[in-house]
Amino acid sequence: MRRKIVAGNWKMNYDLSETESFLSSFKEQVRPEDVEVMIAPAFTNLNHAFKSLRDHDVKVVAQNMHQCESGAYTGEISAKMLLSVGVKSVILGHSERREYFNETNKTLAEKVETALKHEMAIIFCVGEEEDKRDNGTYFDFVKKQLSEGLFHISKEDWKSVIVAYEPIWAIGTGKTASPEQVQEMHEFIRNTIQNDFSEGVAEGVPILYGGSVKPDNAKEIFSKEDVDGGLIGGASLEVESFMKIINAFK
Ligand SMILES: O=C[C@H](O)COP(=O)(O)O
Repeated sequence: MRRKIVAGNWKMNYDLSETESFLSSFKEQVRPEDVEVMIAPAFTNLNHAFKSLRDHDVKVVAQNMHQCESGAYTGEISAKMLLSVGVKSVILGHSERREYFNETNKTLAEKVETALKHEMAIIFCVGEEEDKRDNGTYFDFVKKQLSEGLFHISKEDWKSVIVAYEPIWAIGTGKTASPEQVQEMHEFIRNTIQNDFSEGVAEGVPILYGGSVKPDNAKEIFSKEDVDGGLIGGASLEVESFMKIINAFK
C-alpha cells in the first residue's frame, strides 16, 4: 500500500509567535498513524517547528531552496542550511514560485538534482493554468513539467519523491477540481511515470492533490484510487480545519 500524506503549505503566513501558538495546540491533537503529516512553515520558523515537532512524528518541510551549494545569491537558502536546522524535505516547483519568481523547468531540474544529492525528500509540484484546462492541453502541459523538471532522476531516486498535482485555477480560489478531474490527472501522472520508468516505480509514488482542499471535500478527493493525500494551503492555517483534513483518511 502506498504512503498516505497530508502536508500543510503555510506559504508567507505566520510569524514566530503565530507558529508557536498553532503548534502548541496542534501537537495536542495530531496523532499520525495511518497518515504521514507534514508542515511547511516560513524559513524563519523552520528550526522552531523542527524542535517543537520532532517527538510528534510530524515532518517539517521547506517551501523552496536554491539549487547552488553556496555563494553570492542574496536572499537565498541552500540545502546545507536547511539540513543544519533539521529540515530534510523541500517543496519544489510550486506554481507560485514558477509564476512570481520565474522558476523554470530547467531551474527546477537543477533544484531536484541538488536536493537528491543531499538526500532530501522532494514534494514536486505540477499543474496547469485555467486556459490549458479550457483548451484541452493540460495533459501535455503537465507531462512537459514532469519530463523537463523531474524525469532526469534515476529509478532509485523516486523513493525520495512525492508528486503534487495543483491545478493553478483551483489554488486559493475556492474552485476545487472535481474528484473525477483529480483522479483523471493523477492516473495520467502515474501512467506517465510508468512509461518512462517502471510499473513498480509508478505504483510506489505518492501523488497528492492541492487546490482548495477543505474539510468538506477532502474525504471524497482522498477516496480516489490514485490520490494519496493532499498539499493544503489555506485550510492548513487553522488547527481545526487541518485536523479535519488529516482525519479525512480515517
Ligand atoms: O500548496 C498548496 C496549494 O497551493 C493549495 O492552496 P489552497 O489550499 O489554499 O488552495
